[in-house]
This record gives sequence, structure tokens and C-alpha cells, in this order.
Amino acid sequence: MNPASEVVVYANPGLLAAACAARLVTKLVDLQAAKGSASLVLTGGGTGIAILEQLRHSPARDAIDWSRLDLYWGDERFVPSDDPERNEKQAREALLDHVPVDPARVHAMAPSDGEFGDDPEAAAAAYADVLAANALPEDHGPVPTFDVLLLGLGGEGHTASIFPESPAAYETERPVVAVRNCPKPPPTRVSLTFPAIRSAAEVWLVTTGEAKADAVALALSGAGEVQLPVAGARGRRRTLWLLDKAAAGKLGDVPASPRV
Ligand SMILES: O=C1O[C@H](COP(=O)(O)O)[C@@H](O)[C@H](O)[C@H]1O
Repeated sequence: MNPASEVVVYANPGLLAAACAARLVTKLVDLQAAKGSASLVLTGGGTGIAILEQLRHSPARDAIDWSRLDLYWGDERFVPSDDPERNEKQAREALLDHVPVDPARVHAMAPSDGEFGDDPEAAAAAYADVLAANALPEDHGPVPTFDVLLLGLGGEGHTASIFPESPAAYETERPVVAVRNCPKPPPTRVSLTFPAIRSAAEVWLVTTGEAKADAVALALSGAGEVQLPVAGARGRRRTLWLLDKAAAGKLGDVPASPRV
């Protein structure tokens, strides 16, 4: 059985981003001290990128050994590599271009003008191969046990690029799928699925704003994952929700939640 979700509410989006960046530093440094390296799955979206910007400006970021960090993405907008909508491009500009990552350990999903051309199914299959190549025997499957997997969410309940009632929301086998006809632009994407997300040791769901409050409250009160995909996002050891006050606005009193 998965442990219960933990919820932490911050006073505003800036504080949430700064606190999440600080958590990441502590977590990644501890992991590297304990086992040599760490893995982190990045999310797109406003909150996810704000966290990376905070990390870039934090002096503590130098405590992370960036060369011993594997980076993956939870989803990608299937657009050309220089398209500003691309999650990888945004993450590079916010952080990755400013820290000494090992390029061989930055595992981006292919763009629509990359080696697989305009074929998101091929890009998804190739990313599944990347995951399988990085899985260890102790992972017992074709996906690495990601140490931390960051996810955002949409007001309608999507997470990564798993949209409500879409084929990706029903996927139980493949770790990565192409996603077409997304209700939120751009319409074509590549996404991890529930099996891949749930292979993470820790899933951290990060979001801000009143527009997310209904989805947050429904997810935490047991909504179905096909109708509300974010409800299906959980880690093997920990599922941590990091919210600002507005996103937590419909939760009522969350017991034992530190409020900053
Ligand atoms: O399109 C996407 O949106 C979600 C949420 O983004 P936000 O800006 O509303 O916070 C994000 O989690 C996902 O990675 C991204 O591709």
C-alpha cells in the first residue's frame, strides 16, 4: 500500500518555489552522499520552471554535484527544439544552462525536428528505450526508480501530459506514450504514463493558484485517475503535495500540514 499523501501549504507562489528549490538541494545532496548519484524528473509548467529559476539563484545549488545527477522529463510538448513552448528549452534557460550538468545524463525527450522527425510515437518509443537503458536490475522493470519526480497539474486535472479520459489515462503497460489532440496547446506531446510515474520513489506535486484548487481538492479526496489523472500520481515511498494557499483553498483544514 502506498503511504498517504503529505500536503505542505505555503503563503504564496514565490515562497513555494524557493522552499521547493531548498528541498531539492537537501534531497539531492543527501542522495548523492548516500549512494553516489541521484535522479530527478523535471516538469514543465509555470510552477515547475519557477522552482528551477529559484534553484539557479540559490547559492546552495553548488552543494549539488551536478555531474552525478540524471535528469529526465515527465512530459514534453512535441514541438521543434527551439520552440519556446518546449519544456526542455524552458528548463535549460531557467537552470540547466547555468550549472555543470553532464550532457550525457540529461535525458530529454525528442523534439519534432529531431532524429525521429514529426513522429511522436517514435519519440515516445525511443524515450522508453532510454528509460530501459538506465534501469538497474534492482529496479525490477524497464524504468529507473527515479529518486524524485516533479509534476505539475492543470485545472482540469491533467498531470504530465495525461489528460482526463484520454488514451494515456488508460495506459497500464507502456511507460511512455505519444499524446495527440490535447485540450491544452500544443496538441501533440510525449508523456510518461502512470506505470512510469509510480516507479518513482518520491512524487512531488507542485502547483499554485486558485485555478488548480478544485483539481487539488478532488485528487486528495479520492477522485478516479481516468477522470482526474493527477489523482493517480503517487510515489512508491512518498507523495508530497507542495501548494500555495490559493491552490490549497478548497482543501479545508489539512491536518498536520506545516503552513509557512
Ligand atoms: O502543459 C503542461 O502543463 C502542466 C501544468 O502547467 P502550469 O503552467 O499550469 O502549472 C505541466 O505540469 C506539464 O508538464 C506541462 O507540459
